Amino acid sequence: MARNIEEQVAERLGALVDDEIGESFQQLGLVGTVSSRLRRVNAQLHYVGGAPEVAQRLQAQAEAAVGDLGSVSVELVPLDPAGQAELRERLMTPAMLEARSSRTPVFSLPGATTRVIGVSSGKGGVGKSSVTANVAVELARRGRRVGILDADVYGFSIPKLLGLASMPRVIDDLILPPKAFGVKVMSLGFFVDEDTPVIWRGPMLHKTIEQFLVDVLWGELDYLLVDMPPGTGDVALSLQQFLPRSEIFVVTTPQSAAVRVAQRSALAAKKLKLPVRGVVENMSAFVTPGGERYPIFGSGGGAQLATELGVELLAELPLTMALREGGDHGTPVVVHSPSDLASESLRALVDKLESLGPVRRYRGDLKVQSR
Ligand SMILES: Nc1ncnc2c1ncn2[C@@H]1O[C@H](COP(=O)(O)OP(=O)(O)OP(=O)(O)O)[C@@H](O)[C@H]1O
Repeated sequence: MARNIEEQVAERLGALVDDEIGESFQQLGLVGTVSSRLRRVNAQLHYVGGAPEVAQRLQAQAEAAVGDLGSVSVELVPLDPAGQAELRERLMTPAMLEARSSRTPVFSLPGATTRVIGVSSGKGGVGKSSVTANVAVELARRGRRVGILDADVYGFSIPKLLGLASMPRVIDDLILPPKAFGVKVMSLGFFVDEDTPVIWRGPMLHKTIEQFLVDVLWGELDYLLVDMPPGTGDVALSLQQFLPRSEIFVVTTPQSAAVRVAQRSALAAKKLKLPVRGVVENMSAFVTPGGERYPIFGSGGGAQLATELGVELLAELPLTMALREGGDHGTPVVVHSPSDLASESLRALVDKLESLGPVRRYRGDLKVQSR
C-alpha cells in the first residue's frame, strides 16, 4: 500500500542517526509532528542543543534526507527540559544507574570488560598525547569501541589533535562525549579557554575526573585511553582510586635524562599498584627517504627503561613531519598518511597492545573447593 507523504517524511527523518548517541532519531523519539497543507509538508525534528554548528549540520542532513520528496520544510526544535529528562531516563543503562548512585565509573564495576589504558610520561612534550590519539583512532578503525579521557590538565591537547572544537552537548545532567574519527572524547579542554591559565587544586581535579567518568555517556567501550598529565601528581592518585583496573604504558624519548624522569612516573604507578605493561619510545630517529637513520635525541633510552621496569619495549616511533602535521591539522597521521613510517610503527604498536590482552587478575572471591 502506498504510504502518504507525511509517513515517508517521518520515516526518513527518523532514520537519521545521532552519531554521538549512536541511535536513530526514531529510536530516540525525537521526530516531532509532521503535517501538510497545500501540498507543503512541515516537519519538526527535536534536537539536543550544543554549538550552533551541531544544529546547522543536522538541518543540512535533515533537508538532504527529504530533499527528493517534494516541498518539505524541516524545523529544528530544541528539546525542552521535560523532554530532556525523559530522554536521559531512556539513555541510562542499569550499569550507568549503578555507577551514578555509587559514584563508581562503569569501567570499575564488577564484570566490566573495558581495558583502561593510562598513557603516562615523565615530562611534557615527549609525544604522549600524539601517541594516545593515534592509538585510539587506529583501534577505532579496527572496529573497537574507544574513548579517550584527556586528563592532562597541564596541556589538554587531545581535542586539537582530533580536530574537535565544540563544547559537549548535555542532556539534562548527562554529558555526551564529542566523537572524532570514531573515538569518544572528554577533555577539560572543552570547558576552558586555551589561552587562560587554569590553576587546578587537587580536590577540584579529583571532582572533575569523577564527573568525567561517571556523568558522561560513554556507552560500552572496549578501550578507554587516559591521557595522563606528565609526572607523578594528584591525577595519578585520582585515577588509581576511580580506575583501579588501569594498565599503564609509559612514553619516553631516547635521551637518558628523559628516561630518568619517565622511570620516576612508572615507579609512582607501581606504588599505586597500577601495572606497568610496556614502554613506547617516541622520536627514536629521523629516517631519510633513502633509509638513513639519524638518532636526533640519542638512542637506547626506551630499551633501557623497559629493561629496568621488566616490561617490553613495544615500539620505537620515528620522528616524522607527517605525524607533527597531522597533529597540527587535527587529522591523526594514521588517517591522513597511512603509509608514513610513523603510521606503520603506530599500527605495529596497536597490534602489540591488542595481543598483550588485559591484565590477568586474581579474583579473591573465586576459590577452588576441596572436598
Ligand atoms: N614522532 C614524532 N614526530 C614528529 N613530531 C612529533 C612526534 N611525536 C610528537 N611530535 C610533536 O611534538 C609535539 C608534542 O607532542 P605531544 O603534544 O603529543 O606531547 P605530550 O607528551 O603529550 O606533551 P604535553 O604533555 O606537553 O601535552 C607536538 O607538536 C607533536 O606533533
